[in-house]
Amino acid sequence: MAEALAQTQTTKRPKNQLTFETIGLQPHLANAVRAAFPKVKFPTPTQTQLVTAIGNKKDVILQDETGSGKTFGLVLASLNKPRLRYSDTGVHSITTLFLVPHRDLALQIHHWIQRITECSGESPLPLEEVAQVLLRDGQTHLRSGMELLSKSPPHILIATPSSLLDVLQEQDDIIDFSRVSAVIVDEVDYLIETIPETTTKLASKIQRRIGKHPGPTRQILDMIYGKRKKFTSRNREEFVDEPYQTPQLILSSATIRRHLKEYFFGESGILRSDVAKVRGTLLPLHVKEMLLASTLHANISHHVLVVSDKSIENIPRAVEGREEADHEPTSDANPDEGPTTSPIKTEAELERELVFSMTPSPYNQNSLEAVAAAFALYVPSIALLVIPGGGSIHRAVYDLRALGVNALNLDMLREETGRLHLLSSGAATSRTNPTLLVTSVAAMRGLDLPELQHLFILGTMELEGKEVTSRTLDSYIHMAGRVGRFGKKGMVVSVVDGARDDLQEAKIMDKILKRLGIEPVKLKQFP
Ligand SMILES: Nc1ncnc2c1ncn2[C@@H]1O[C@H](COP(=O)(O)OP(=O)(O)OP(=O)(O)O)[C@@H](O)[C@H]1O
Repeated sequence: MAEALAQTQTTKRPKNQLTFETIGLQPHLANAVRAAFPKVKFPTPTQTQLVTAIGNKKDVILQDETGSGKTFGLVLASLNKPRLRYSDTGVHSITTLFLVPHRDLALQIHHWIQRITECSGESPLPLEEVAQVLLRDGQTHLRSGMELLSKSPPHILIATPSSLLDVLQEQDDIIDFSRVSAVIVDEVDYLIETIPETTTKLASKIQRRIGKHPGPTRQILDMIYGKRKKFTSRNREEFVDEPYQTPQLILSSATIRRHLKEYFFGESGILRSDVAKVRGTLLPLHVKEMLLASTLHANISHHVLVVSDKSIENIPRAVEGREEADHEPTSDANPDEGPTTSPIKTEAELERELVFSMTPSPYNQNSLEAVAAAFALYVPSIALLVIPGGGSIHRAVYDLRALGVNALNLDMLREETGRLHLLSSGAATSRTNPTLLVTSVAAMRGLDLPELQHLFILGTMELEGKEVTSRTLDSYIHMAGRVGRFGKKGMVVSVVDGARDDLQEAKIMDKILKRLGIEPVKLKQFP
């Protein structure tokens, strides 16, 4: 797929290469995409299949490796849909509802649409008519968000499931779902809780939890598609074939497991068997774990540092090999420079820092020191650190800055800590004072940082007890998938606590890599 992406970026049109126009994008949209994203010249094979399948109005399951252009393809296919309006009033209705797991991915998609809109001819539509974002944001989404949505329903509404649920609970008819053309659920395996293949005890515990408290995405899909399962196979055919009666459902992720498909086809009755399956060149839809490793790019090297009070060492199983990412030492780097001054701090931030200065950190300081050391040795400009679920990102940033690392909380709302790094291709990074962006497992899903080559993972992530479940494996795949995109080299360094027997982090990490068929490589700078 990396080659496929690389090929789509060459200026000359390769023989038999399809164009955005030939796969069905409206010419003005294809032109706007090329103008907004000069590197995007031709559709990838997955995007070719996807745009066609969405044009056929069938439900779609989209599965391809991380960084293969799935989300981008979904944006193009959504913009390509005819804008719907009510025939009686002439008022526009929402054409596509785009559900994503977190705020930063919603903002990234919105920004892509903004760039395409701005390049759409001489008098582009106002952005709010093309796309709006609904985020849980104090009361704002219930006031101004709802007002804008009612006044001017956008072509594409991007929302996190919980923000949409809030709004629907406030006004249940704010969106007429019988008029919506498509519902996209991006990172669907993250948004829909399912029961992983695990011990019966754990499975029934999860089953009970889901039964009692279905997550927001399940609730929304039930609201929109609940009717589908009430119909017999005969009348259901008729029902879903009525145009826009129930929206076309599009599910996307790099990792879609069997139990998720069982939920959609069996338990919920939402999907029909004639769903279009769009998949990358590499993957069959029923993947086994070892095959899942093929969703990880070959140009990524994986490393594990085991930390104790006395040492930072490579995991014993590590083999001699190549450390993949580019990390040539920077001639102008100044190791003594330390963190740059943060952007001007708000009162709340200052107060938080005061609290931190007076309270013990929940983080293992040896692990953070190991991250700081590997960061200083290997990272020329920018890296991402993922903190296990539930940990405070602010506190990790505070601790790392105290260790002299230029750490910042990844935040798409703020130019200097998110937007520039996420959306630029190198312009924002400094080689004199490298930046470590810090985020959580939940907030990194689907994010695209074009220049990122170095990823750190602190600990062993969301674990259900001490078991390595399919969810844990998928988490690792998605995290590692932030690097090695576009055929670039990538390096993933997991830092685990080797001192606490109760945690057994090194063993768990070893299990994860074994089940994914990954051989950890020694970091040469460590014993
Ligand atoms: N046809 C194309 N040609 C060149 N670059 C592309 C093309 N399509 C998408 N890209 C670029 O590829 C990058 C990854 O895209 P995107 O985030 O959509 O991938 P993804 O498959 O959704 O990844 P993930 O599984 O991690 O969410 C983006 O920076 C996007 O601009």
